Amino acid sequence: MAQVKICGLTDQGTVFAAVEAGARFLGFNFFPRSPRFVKADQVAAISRDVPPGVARVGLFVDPDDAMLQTVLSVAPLDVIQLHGSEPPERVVEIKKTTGLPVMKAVGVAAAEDLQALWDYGLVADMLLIDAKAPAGSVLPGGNGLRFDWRLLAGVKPTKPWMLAGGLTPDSVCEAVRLTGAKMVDVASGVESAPGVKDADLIGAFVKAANSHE
Ligand SMILES: O=C(O)c1ccccc1NCC(=O)[C@H](O)[C@H](O)COP(=O)(O)O
Repeated sequence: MAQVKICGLTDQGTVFAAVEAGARFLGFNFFPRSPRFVKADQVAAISRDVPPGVARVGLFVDPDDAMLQTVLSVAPLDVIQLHGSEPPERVVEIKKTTGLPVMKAVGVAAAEDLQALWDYGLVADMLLIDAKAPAGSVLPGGNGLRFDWRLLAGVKPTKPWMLAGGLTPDSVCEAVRLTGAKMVDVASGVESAPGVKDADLIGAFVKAANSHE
């Protein structure tokens, strides 16, 4: 059984669908070039009735302090997800200035990318192990690409971690089995079109993630 984060929610209906299905993390994307971008005031409106125990995660790509303050003054967030090229020192700064736990995304394509898990494990509260975006991609995440899960064999990050990258209702059970992930994250795998979440796919994803012992 793995806890689920549904990333890139933009409307009340799919926020409810995710909560109803049993998702434990709701991701709101503040990267303006994403098809999943959502404004802070919209997040405030759609996440108002989120029950206790469900964490609201704000996704940022190399945010400056002004952007973080602007969003946080409007949207109630519980966790900051950093999905850019923020170095460890910036992770420390953002934890301090926001007072919120930080989840740092680490892109993996090859074994050498795993070193970053130890570097960020020293400073971040959580890690998101995602497929590395191909060079030149507009989006550093949310591309529906998976990496070779066998790279994680025997790897035990020092902080709680989520698996992400190309997960779908059909593949998540196998991903959990192979990697031992206790948490999983999905964006495009529960969409009917880029940026358009599908309540049935969300339900199927959470059910599949929970079906592994
Ligand atoms: O989803 C986006 O549009 C996005 C844009 C910029 C940075 C990160 C982004 N997504 C990050 C996530 O947390 C995704 O859930 C993760 O990369 C997995 O995405 P997918 O392969 O589509 O499930």
